[in-house]
Amino acid sequence: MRVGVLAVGRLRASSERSLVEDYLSRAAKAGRGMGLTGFDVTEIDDRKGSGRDGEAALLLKALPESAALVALDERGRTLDSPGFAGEVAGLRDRGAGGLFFAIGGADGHGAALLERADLLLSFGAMVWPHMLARVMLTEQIYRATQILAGTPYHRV
Ligand SMILES: C[S@@+](CC[C@H](N)C(=O)[O-])C[C@H]1O[C@@H](n2cnc3c(N)ncnc32)[C@H](O)[C@@H]1O
Repeated sequence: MRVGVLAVGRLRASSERSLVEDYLSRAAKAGRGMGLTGFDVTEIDDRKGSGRDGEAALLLKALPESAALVALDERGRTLDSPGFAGEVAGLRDRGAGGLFFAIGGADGHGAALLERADLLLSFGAMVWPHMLARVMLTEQIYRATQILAGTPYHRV
């Protein structure tokens, strides 16, 4: 099952980008043995500046039709890390056509994206900048691979 991140905005060379690349390459290595592939980021740049509805249309265009979609939104559901890993494994085991995570822009997600989403996932009630949300998400994806592999990375 392909795992991917769809994100509004470009992350220029920065410490955040290095962290995202590092977590995704470590997740890709771990994912090989457990039926998880991809671990890539597709960046969406709404050049027409049509706001969150325009961004939602571009995010949905990049989403494979049969893939499960998790939209990151502070108003969503909170999960602990083993619970998150369980969701990933459950989708893989049910043969989902991919698992994609969508990170919105400055105004959050448009209605069409929220309606298509299978899950709204929150990292707490506080709002984080999109680049930190990207770092936190990719760390949790990497952590999920470690929980599923039974390594000591996730200690609790
Ligand atoms: C700067 S935030 C935009 C917040 C926007 N005001 C809203 O109402 O959604 C950019 C993106 O980062 C992600 N994000 C920020 N804080 C988050 C949180 N606590 N939980 C989950 N995702 C978050 C979301 O995908 C959000 O669309």
